[in-house]
Amino acid sequence: MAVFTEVTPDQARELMQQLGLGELQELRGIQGGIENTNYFVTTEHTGADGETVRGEHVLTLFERLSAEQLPFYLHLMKHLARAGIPVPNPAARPKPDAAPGTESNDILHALCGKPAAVVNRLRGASELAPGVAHCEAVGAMLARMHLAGQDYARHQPNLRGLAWWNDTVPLVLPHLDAAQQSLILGELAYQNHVAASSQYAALPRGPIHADLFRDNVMFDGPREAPELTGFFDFYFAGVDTLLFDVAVCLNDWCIDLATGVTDLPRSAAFLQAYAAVRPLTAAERALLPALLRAGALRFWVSRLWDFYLPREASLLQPHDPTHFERVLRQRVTRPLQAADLLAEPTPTPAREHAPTPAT
Ligand SMILES: Nc1ncnc2c1ncn2[C@@H]1O[C@H](COP(=O)(O)OP(=O)(O)OP(=O)(O)O)[C@@H](O)[C@H]1O
Ligand SMILES: N[C@@H](CCO)C(=O)O
Repeated sequence: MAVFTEVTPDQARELMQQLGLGELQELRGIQGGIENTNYFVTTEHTGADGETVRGEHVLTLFERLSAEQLPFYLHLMKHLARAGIPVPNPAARPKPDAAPGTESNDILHALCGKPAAVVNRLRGASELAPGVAHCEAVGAMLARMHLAGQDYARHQPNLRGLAWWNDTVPLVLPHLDAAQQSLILGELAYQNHVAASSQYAALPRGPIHADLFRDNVMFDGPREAPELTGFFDFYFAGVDTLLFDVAVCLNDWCIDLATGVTDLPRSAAFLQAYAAVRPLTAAERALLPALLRAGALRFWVSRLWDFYLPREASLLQPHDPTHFERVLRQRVTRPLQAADLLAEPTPTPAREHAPTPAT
């Protein structure tokens, strides 16, 4: 259930009108998701030629995030949408005195005393059993998104990064058995060590999604030739290493969910498609195994935290923490190297000599 705050049709109608999105036709609570209140909203307005135009939107009321944190996420989505990346584009409140065609920056609204946003509804559905073609599409689009994010001016760190793991592991530790405690403490120490290295400092950085799981991507079209219609749920985004996003995806899209074991064809498809758009640096190739471990630790810790220390127990349906314990064990005992998935980078070619003329 993901309607924690009830919105009445009158409240939704007024907001849609204020945003210039037309007349409310339908308001329907969305059942998925565990963080925010989400509604599908249908509107109609009259187009330039007098025709009726339907609009499909998603209204989100933020239950956890504050009005201080939200501008980073919402403006990032707008920045990426403007750059042609398929992501939900937040609707802006028109300025009364603005010239036609100009858009205001006013994309964070309020409803029922909560911060709220309205975005376009993406076509299609999530693919929870992805094949090679889905992984390829996600890899290529993730790289495009990383490139498009490079000139995004706002800054907010990944709020579920190393500092948060260091703060949160001691809180969940009493709920773990001895073997789990040893794994989580050992991994935390290892990740602190990695983060202090010069190779880590050399990793390219920028805004990342940081939670791009199977349920945060939409596809349309046939399974064998899927069209990726959007990435969504940017509310864990932050500035961090681009490789962390790659690792989070490999850990979700490219493993066998029952066992946590790497699926090599899907992993190779994902990483090759990514690297074809944005080739990995030497530091990224070297640190892929470490960041795969970091990605697993991040979600093991957050799931433990949601499970044992729920903020509001009635709202949260925590995911199974042991899944990411299994993934972490896999990443530690069977490290996946970039070279397992990518061809070695082509060395700079030696200058070719002109063929010796035949005598
Ligand atoms: N822009 C969108 N277009 C189409 N569907 C969307 C869009 N945004 C959300 N949805 C639908 O709403 C559901 C819940 O959204 P979301 O995953 O963002 O939930 P949440 O509670 O905000 O976050 P979480 O995934 O962390 O629980 C999604 O699974 C998806 O079906
Ligand atoms: N993707 C997260 C949920 C919160 O976004 C998880 O699977 O633990």
